[in-house]
Amino acid sequence: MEPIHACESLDEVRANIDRIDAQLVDLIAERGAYVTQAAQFKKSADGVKAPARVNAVIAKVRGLAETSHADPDLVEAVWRTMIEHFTKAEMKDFKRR
Ligand SMILES: O=C(O)C(=O)C[C@]1(C(=O)O)C=C[C@@H](O)C=C1
Repeated sequence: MEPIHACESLDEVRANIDRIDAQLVDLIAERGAYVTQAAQFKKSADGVKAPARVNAVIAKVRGLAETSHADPDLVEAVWRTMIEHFTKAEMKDFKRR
């Protein structure tokens, strides 16, 4: 994590929030592009859902959140939303094959 800069105005706070939001959106797009590739290697609907992998990812990001002093419950909720969305997209691709 970047060192947190003490801002001198609300505009400066919001400029930092906007910068971070842009990075997050970019990273979500990058993650999504790799998830799209994952679908190509899967051979069944159960493989697409990969519940053991989902549990492992959630455990991993909760641990990362604790290390970074982020709220693990918030991080888990964000990842579950993201993974649910990506799983649905993968399933659509899988069924089209
Ligand atoms: O790791 C995989 O197998 C993926 O397809 C990626 C991913 C994820 O977004 O992390 C997406 C769908 C699966 O439910 C499990 C995990």
